[in-house]
Amino acid sequence: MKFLGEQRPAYDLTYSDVFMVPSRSSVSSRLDVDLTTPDKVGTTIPIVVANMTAISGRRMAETVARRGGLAIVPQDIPVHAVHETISYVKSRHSVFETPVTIDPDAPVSQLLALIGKRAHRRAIVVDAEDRPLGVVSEKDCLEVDRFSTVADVMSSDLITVEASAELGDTFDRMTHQHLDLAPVVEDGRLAGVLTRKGILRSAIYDPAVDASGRLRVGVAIGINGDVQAKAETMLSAGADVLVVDTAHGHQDKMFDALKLISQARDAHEASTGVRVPVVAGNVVSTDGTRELVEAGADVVKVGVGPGAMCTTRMMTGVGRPQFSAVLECASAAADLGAEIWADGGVKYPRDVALALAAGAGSVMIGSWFAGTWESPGDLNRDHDGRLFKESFGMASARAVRNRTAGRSAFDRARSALFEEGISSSKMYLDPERPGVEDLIDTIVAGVRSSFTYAGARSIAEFRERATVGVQSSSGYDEGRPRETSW
Ligand SMILES: NC(=O)C1=CN([C@@H]2O[C@H](COP(=O)(O)OP(=O)(O)OC[C@H]3O[C@@H](n4cnc5c(N)ncnc54)[C@H](OP(=O)(O)O)[C@@H]3O)[C@@H](O)[C@H]2O)C=CC1
Ligand SMILES: Nc1nc2c(ncn2[C@@H]2O[C@H](COP(=O)(O)O)[C@@H](O)[C@H]2O)c(=O)[nH]1
Ligand SMILES: [K+]
Repeated sequence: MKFLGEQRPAYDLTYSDVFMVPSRSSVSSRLDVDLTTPDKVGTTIPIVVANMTAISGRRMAETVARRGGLAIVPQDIPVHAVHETISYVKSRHSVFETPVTIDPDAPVSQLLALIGKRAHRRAIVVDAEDRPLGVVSEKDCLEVDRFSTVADVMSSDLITVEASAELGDTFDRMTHQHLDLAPVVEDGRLAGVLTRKGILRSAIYDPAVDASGRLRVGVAIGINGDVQAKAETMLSAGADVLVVDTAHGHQDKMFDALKLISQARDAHEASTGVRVPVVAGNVVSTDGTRELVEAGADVVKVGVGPGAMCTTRMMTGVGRPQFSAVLECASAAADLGAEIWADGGVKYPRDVALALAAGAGSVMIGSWFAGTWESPGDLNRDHDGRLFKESFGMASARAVRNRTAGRSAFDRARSALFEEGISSSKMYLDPERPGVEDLIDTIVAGVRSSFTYAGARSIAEFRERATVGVQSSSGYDEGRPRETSW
């Protein structure tokens, strides 16, 4: 990346402070852009879901991996639950979506509680042998009493698709029959669902899969407790990436933890032949990056204070505008043959593109994905009927209370004094893009387009070719669309 007119300012910049200038391009289509990441984590788009309890669970992990990204299971989840999450994600189909299933005798109220779990917003009614009997949507439940059974309201003239059917043919057949969704069957039993949108996405994205073709998922490990045992357990459970995550990644305790976790990674590689990348952070300096790489990190996680749930900068004055932090740390990592992830503060597709221009291998997103069907929280409605989910920071008093649940009341109260995050925020579902895949579509469309403006076909070329200028706040404002007249 170069600065326009070689003018690199003496002060630090964040994503909103900069813009990219187009350059002559030989890339004739946005579809010619390959977003496979250079960080060797096995993703085909540079998007990682942050290890936050309100955001990254098994539905999020499966959905994002199916489109080529990766979710990191938070460190606060009990080990047995992490095991279950990994097994669940690995058991999911890489093309068919997981259906919501329901018994024909179940009350409609039960269905209504389940239907928001999946973006396709339908449940498949199945018998005891998992054979589909009907499909039911929220609309079918309007104006019936909540104790009516699913069998009373379902539509039973069912059109199913064989698991072996070719996707293009299925798409045409569904279009012809005006179907948005079809249950997929194998030997008569439900094997998943296909939607027309999902088929299109399967043509555009390549799932992030391991050597056995199963969807990938990462796991976060803190720096406290028996980190070696935790790393070994997660590796044998099938974690594809280990994230060693703490607020201040440039501290002795991190180096002690990283040493043990890197040893566990190396032993796993020696016995299985598979290197599970270790990601460590967070830092925002050249020294922090270099020392983490030298201590064994394959990828360094960069960002202190840009997160939407984060109060660190206001509490402590510590942090660094994220664009400059990414630029400097990426260059330090590259000198040692390593990669970085840009973590936090991403609100628009442009921010993802700018992080990649500055040298990030992938971009970690938390809060933007909190307001989606796939985040783990319950769906709520505000006074105006708008749907939202509740989110909170991992260093908030709420998260600290959860994380320290096993300790004495005094210890817990003392730890909670050091909160550096918001305990409750409302993250609204965008009515135009309520699912995480809708947001991924938007991000990937924006980023592919950025690449063609720079004349780049890959992340490596984009890093090389991007030209970045510094703008005033009115420069930024000029770029915003106007939804009303002025
Ligand atoms: N990217 C960011 O800007 C930030 C991210 N977070 C996220 O919050 C989550 C929880 O992280 P964390 O608070 O590190 O909790 P952890 O449970 O990982 O504990 C951090 C450990 O480091 C010690 N420590 C020393 N200095 C600090 C410091 N300045 N801030 C925090 N801990 C320190 C703590 O001891 P003691 O408690 O005794 O001081 C504790 O033992 C992580 O997911 C992290 O990514 C949190 C803050 C900033
Ligand atoms: N200082 C804090 N940082 C936090 C907290 N919870 C999460 N985080 C960081 O934010 C990113 C995600 O950023 P977002 O803008 O996409 O939401 C996450 O990966 C952490 O590094 C917190 O409580 N305090
Ligand atoms: K912030």
